[in-house]
Amino acid sequence: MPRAIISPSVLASDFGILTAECKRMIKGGAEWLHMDVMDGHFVDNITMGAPILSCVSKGVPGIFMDCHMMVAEPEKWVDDIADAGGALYCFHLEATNAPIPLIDAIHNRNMRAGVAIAPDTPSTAITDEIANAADVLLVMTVYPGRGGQKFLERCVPKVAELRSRFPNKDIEVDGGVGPKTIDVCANAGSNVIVAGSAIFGAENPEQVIATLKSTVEAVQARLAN
Ligand SMILES: O=C(CO)[C@H](O)[C@H](O)COP(=O)(O)O
Ligand SMILES: [Fe+2]
Repeated sequence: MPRAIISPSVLASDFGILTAECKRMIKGGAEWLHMDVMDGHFVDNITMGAPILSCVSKGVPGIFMDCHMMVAEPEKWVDDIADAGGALYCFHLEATNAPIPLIDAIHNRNMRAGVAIAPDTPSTAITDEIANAADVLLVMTVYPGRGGQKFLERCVPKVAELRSRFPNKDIEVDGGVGPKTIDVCANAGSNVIVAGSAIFGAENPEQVIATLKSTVEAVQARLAN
């Protein structure tokens, strides 16, 4: 199984000091930073776009920006996010009729391609062809649009189904994930863990990052034996 990666969602950070918040997370053990891009169309909220991501990538050298694109026209932003320094461009399957050409366009701009599914989209919507073309599969465990929501455990079987079909793929969970909900996610086979409020809201974010990572690693070690 691919290794455990923790990706704190900056949605729960202080946007006024965003680069400092990213540096604090990297110092605390985060490998990726999860950047929630919302356009007010795909979801009824607006967060940040390429101009802000560009400042972050300049201000935080070496950062891996895991861009979760909650946008209605994901084809439209590939160049801007690539120019801004995005490392992973994760679009919603619900937002496009042509996922394979979109994955190709993302790869042509030297970014990794991710495919996200919202709670009401079955995992089987991610066909073998789509999953094999993509680098990351993202299963949302809340409805996209806001941070701080309650974890939807009914989404977890989708992680297990995807893991059984794709043993070597990065499978990311996002929404309401923290020390209380990591066990089910890890046992189902997710290895990329997004957490916003659970990390930024903690007195000791470093400890939460370590707990999330060690939980995934313990499950992986058990499965390997
Ligand atoms: O995509 C998202 C919301 O649409 C966020 O990444 C997600 O909600 C993370 O925040 P939290 O851990 O607080 O739920
Ligand atoms: Fe997200």
